[in-house]
Amino acid sequence: STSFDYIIIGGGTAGLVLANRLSSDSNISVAVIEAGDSVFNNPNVTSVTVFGLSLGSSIDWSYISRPQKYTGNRTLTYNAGKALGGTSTINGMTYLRAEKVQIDAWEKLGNEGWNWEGLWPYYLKKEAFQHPTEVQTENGATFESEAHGFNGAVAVGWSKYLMGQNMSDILRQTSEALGYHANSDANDGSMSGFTTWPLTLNATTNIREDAARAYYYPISGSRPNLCLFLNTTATRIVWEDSSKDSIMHARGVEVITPTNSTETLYTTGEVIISAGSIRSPALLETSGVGNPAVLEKFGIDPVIPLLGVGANLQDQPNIVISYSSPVNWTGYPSFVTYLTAKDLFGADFDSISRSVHSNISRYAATVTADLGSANETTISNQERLLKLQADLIFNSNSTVPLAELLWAPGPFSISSAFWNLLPFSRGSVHIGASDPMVEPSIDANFFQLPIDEYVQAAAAHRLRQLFKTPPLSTYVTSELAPSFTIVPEGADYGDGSWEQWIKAGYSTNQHPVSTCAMMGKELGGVVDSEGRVYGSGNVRVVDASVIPMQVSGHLSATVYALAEKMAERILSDRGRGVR
Ligand SMILES: Cc1cc2nc3c(=O)[nH]c(=O)nc-3n(C[C@H](O)[C@H](O)[C@H](O)COP(=O)(O)OP(=O)(O)OC[C@H]3O[C@@H](n4cnc5c(N)ncnc54)[C@H](O)[C@@H]3O)c2cc1C
Repeated sequence: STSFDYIIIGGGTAGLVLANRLSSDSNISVAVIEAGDSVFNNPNVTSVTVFGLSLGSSIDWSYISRPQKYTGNRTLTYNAGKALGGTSTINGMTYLRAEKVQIDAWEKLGNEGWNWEGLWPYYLKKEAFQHPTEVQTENGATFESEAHGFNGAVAVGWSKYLMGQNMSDILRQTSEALGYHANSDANDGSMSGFTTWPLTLNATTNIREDAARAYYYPISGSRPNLCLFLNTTATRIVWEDSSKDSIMHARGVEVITPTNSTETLYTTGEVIISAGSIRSPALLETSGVGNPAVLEKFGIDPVIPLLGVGANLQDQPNIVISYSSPVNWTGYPSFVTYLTAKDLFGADFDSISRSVHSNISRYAATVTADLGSANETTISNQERLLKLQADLIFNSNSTVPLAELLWAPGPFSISSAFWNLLPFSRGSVHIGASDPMVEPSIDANFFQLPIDEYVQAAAAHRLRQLFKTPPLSTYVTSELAPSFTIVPEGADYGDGSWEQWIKAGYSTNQHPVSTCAMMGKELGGVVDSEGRVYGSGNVRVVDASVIPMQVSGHLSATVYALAEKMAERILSDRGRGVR
């Protein structure tokens, strides 16, 4: 059959959750369209020894961004999984959710029921937590049972190779010496401090847990109502000819098959786009949903004018500080120190906070101007969004982590990758051509606003303090990057040499969100709180692109939970006959 109740575009992290849950009812037919192949036996995917084996390979879309105008027109590589399982097949497996108030903020953007309490059952539902072994506990693995689910689909645990050599104690004691407390479980909605995080892996088989292993392979072959189209690329939604009530309905999805022919899969129910933060907005645009100013540039007739499509991109800049060490550190490090704005700015917190709040209108004006097309957003909408973010981070009781220091000891060196978790800069993802096979144009506008530089520099400054503090200081010899020649010893966050070094060397942290934001349409939202595209009757988006504001965790845990919650919603709509 080429007609289905649900067509899911993208068999990735979110898409496979939906595929599994929707097809659990044998009366519901589900098609999954995935551009990539199965990678069940790909050793670069299954291996849990080191991060990054698949990056740049054939299962990575490896997009190149637009030149970043605030950082010398550098272009950046955006990795994204092109495989059954999507980006969960290539990611770093870090399993860290979000700070409670960040999810609560989603509700303030017009999403009833989207708060920490509402998402919590789904964080637990999807998880199959595995207790650490004695050795892993000795090496620093800690957790709180109440924060975990034990019967879900996604295996979560610690690596068999979790770094020992007392590294967890060294980093914990050093963090504590500077006032950053030990956090026994950062997955309970309270993330700040030092912790040893678990990974999405099967600790028994020692294999990466990706979305396909968790949600697809266990049911493949046993559900004739679930049809998977691999190596098949969706190019556009096919719409019903006319609409009585100005609400557009999808009739199907046009695809390019593995033999390069163009065909259409039809639906009697819904189309769900789960193509990720970079491809989902592009798919809407090639289907005529988006800002008319963008669509018309490429000769696409607007079917649903929707100004927010692709317009609210938020991502994080990542760079590494490195020290030489006399020790050959071995194993998989999974240690992190999360710092709040107060941790970062110390005595300057009050003045920075005042400055951010008094500059919100200026930030909004810059963001709006950079988004280019006058109609894409309005200054007052941006002000409201940026103010909400500022209130979360820069209030004197805030526990929201603003910077992540991810420790990476290795052979004769100790490094830390670090990033501003919540930049105020905003960018976009739009189509770069009318041809859906041409890669989208990604522009995160990194360091659009000076506050983002200060946060990144303050994290660097705090890291240097940590490297100077015992016991960590006794295990390092000299600074390799950036080095005191490039950034003088003692330079504080306002020192221009930090800015120069950071802007010349940062990369994306690969956490793009919000390009099809779930929020009020008047704020620039693309989908409502049920994932439905505004102006459409039967098209939803469910993936990282709907996350309306960046979170301090890594994304996959939240994407899985979000997809679980949406799946339940979709099934309940079906039960009530809602189309
Ligand atoms: C290098 C890297 C490291 C990361 N590390 C971590 C980490 O350690 N921990 C963590 O929690 N998160 C991490 N993340 C982020 C996290 O993995 C992603 O945010 C999350 O997996 C995204 O899920 P998604 O469902 O939105 O998209 P995806 O999982 O990317 O799924 C989208 C799917 O759609 C398919 N697709 C796209 N376009 C089409 C089309 N037109 N037709 C058909 N199919 C299409 C893609 O091939 C893909 O399979 C990392 C991300 C990257 C890139």
